[in-house]
Amino acid sequence: MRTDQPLPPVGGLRPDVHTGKVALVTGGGTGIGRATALDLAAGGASVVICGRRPEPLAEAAKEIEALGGSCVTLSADIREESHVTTVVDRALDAFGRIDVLVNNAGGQFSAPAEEISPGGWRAVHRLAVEATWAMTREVARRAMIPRRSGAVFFIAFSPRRGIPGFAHAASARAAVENLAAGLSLEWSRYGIRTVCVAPGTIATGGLDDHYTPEDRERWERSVPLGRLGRPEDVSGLISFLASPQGSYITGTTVVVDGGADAWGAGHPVPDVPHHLTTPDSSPNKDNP
Ligand SMILES: CCCCC/C=C/C(=O)SCCNC(=O)CCNC(=O)[C@H](O)C(C)(C)COP(=O)(O)OP(=O)(O)OC[C@H]1O[C@@H](n2cnc3c(N)ncnc32)[C@H](O)[C@@H]1OP(=O)(O)O
Ligand SMILES: NC(=O)C1=CN([C@@H]2O[C@H](COP(=O)(O)OP(=O)(O)OC[C@H]3O[C@@H](n4cnc5c(N)ncnc54)[C@H](OP(=O)(O)O)[C@@H]3O)[C@@H](O)[C@H]2O)C=CC1
Repeated sequence: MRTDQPLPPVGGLRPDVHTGKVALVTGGGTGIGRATALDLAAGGASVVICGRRPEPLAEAAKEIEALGGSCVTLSADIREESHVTTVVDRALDAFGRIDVLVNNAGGQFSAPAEEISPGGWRAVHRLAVEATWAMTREVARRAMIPRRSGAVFFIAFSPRRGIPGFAHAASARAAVENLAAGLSLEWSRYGIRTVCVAPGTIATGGLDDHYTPEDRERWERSVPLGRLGRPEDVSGLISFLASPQGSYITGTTVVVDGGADAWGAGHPVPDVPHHLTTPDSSPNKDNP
C-alpha cells in the first residue's frame, strides 16, 4: 500500500450520508482539509472552505463541483476575529446553516524548544488554539446552539505525548484535545458533538513544502504500519465521525497514525511484512 494512491471520496459510506448538511472546513483548499471537504461533499454536504490563498481554494472548489457538490470559498486569515465573523456570515448567507465544523487550519515550524522565541511560540498557539477557539465559538453560538445540533472537529498530533522540535505545536494540539473533551461536557446539552482527530504524519503538500526528505524518512521509520498516512486516511475518518454512524462519539480523541502513538519510545519499530507495504501483493486488495 502506497501513500501516493488516493482513496476515492466517501469510502464505505452511503453516497447520500451527508445530504442536507453544511460543512465548514478551515484550510479546506489543501492537504487534509481539501480531502475532508471532498469527502463531505461526495457524501452530499454543501461545503464552505476558507484559507488565506484564493488559488488552492478555487482549485478545490472546482473538484467539489465536478463531483456535483456545492462549494463556497472564502479567502480569510482566521487569526483575525473579523475574518472569522465574515466566514460564518458568508456560510450562513449561502446555505442558512452549519452542521459540521472542521478546524483543520494550522501550521508550525520545527525548532529546538530552547530556540523558539516568545513570538514564534505565540504565532503557533495563536493559529492552532486561539483562532480555532474563535471559529468554534462563532459557529457554535450562531449556527449550532440555536439549532441544538452540530459536530465540531479539531486536529491534533500523534504521537500525542510530545514530538521533538515541536514543543510549541504539540502543546497547542494538546490544548485542543482537552478543548474537545471539555466542550463535550458543556455542549452535549445542545446536541453538539466535539471530537479531536489526531493524525500521525500524513503525506501532504504542506509536509513536502515545510519539512525535509530526511524528516519524512525519519517519521516514516517510526510508523509500525511502515508508511506515512494519506490525506484520505484522515478525511475518511472525519466523514465517518460526522455521519449518523458516528453519532455516539464525542469528547474523545481518535488517533489515525499507523500505530505511531502505540510505539514505545526506545524500542525499535516492529518489522512490517513486505506484503503490507507494497501495492500489488496485498493479501486482500479489496480491503487494504
Ligand atoms: C511526527 C508527526 C509530525 C507532525 C507533522 C506535522 C506536519 C504539518 O503540520 S504539515 C502542515 C505544514 N504547514 C505548516 O506548518 C505551515 C507553515 N508554517 C507557518 O506558516 C508558520 O510556521 C506559522 C504557523 C508560525 C506562521 O506564523 P506567522 O505569524 O505567519 O509567522 P511570522 O513569519 O510572522 O513569524 C512569527 C514568529 O514566528 C517565528 N518563526 C517563524 N518561522 C520560524 C522558523 N522557521 N524558525 C524559528 N522561528 C520562526 C518568527 O521569528 C516570529 O517570531 P518573532 O520574530 O520572535 O516575533
Ligand atoms: N501533514 C501532517 O503530517 C499533519 C498535519 N496536521 C495538521 O493538519 C492540518 C492540515 O495539515 P496539512 O494538510 O498537512 O497542511 P497544509 O499546509 O496543506 O494545510 C494547512 C491549511 O491551513 C490553511 N491555513 C494556514 N494558516 C491559516 C490561517 N491563518 N487562516 C486560514 N487558513 C490558514 C492553509 O491555507 P493558506 O496557507 O492558504 O492559508 C492550508 O490550506 C494542519 O493543522 C496540520 O498542522 C496534523 C498532524 C500531521
